[in-house]
Amino acid sequence: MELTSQDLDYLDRNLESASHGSLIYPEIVFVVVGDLYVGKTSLINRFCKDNFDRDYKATIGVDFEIERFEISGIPYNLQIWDTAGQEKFKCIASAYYRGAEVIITVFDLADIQTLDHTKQWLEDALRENEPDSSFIFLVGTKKDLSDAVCERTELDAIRFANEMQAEYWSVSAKTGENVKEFFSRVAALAFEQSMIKELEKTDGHMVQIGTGNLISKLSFAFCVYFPCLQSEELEKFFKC
Ligand SMILES: Nc1nc2c(ncn2[C@@H]2O[C@H](COP(=O)(O)OP(=O)(O)OP(=O)(O)O)[C@@H](O)[C@H]2O)c(=O)[nH]1
Repeated sequence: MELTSQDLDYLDRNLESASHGSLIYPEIVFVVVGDLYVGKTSLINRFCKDNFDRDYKATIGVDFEIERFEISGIPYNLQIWDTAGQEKFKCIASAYYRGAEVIITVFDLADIQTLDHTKQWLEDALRENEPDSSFIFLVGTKKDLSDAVCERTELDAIRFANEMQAEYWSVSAKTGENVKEFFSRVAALAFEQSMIKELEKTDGHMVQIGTGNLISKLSFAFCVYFPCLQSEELEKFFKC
């Protein structure tokens, strides 16, 4: 397959902006929803700042964090929207649900009522997005408080996650247990998805770009980080 002039333009533009350090990083948008006090802000703070605050400060409306990550030299931004759980902020927060590639629905393992409310939170977030356009996660927080009640709640949570077609995780922002692992999993899935979308947009031409360095790095990243990627998708990369 020959390089088209469009491919070359695309490459020139990217390389030029990269060499000037002005590359606009692709972004993956996460939205975190759930009742007040379940630990949404604490979860994000543990991941982004590696800290934990015992004192509760309610989120006012929405907050956001940008976390940059790189896979084999390809920079990405995770844009994490932390929404308020308080009812009075719901209409402000819901304005930020649109375009979420990842919806993280959070509940407190020590408070079963917060699990009951997750379906409503998810429904509200999904209403603002195209069907099947977002990855859904159900996250039980405060795992460090684990006792018999939490364990029963967890069994219900696994059932809920199946019904919601969500992936279930339990974490502790206090101890950090599972927090990095959780966000790495979310980022990997979302990154993989965005790469597939890019490929569809460029009709696979990206694989032909330049000397092939980009794609060899990319395919390496895919193999190392995304073992869940289907072989047909990997084949698209190697077709040339
Ligand atoms: N023991 C324990 N406490 C936690 C954990 N995560 C959060 N908390 C505490 O739970 C309280 C509420 O946490 P936040 O992160 O502010 O809750 P939120 O869901 O962001 O609340 P809103 O902003 O009102 O929606 C705080 O006092 C935290 O210290 C955890 O993993 N373990």
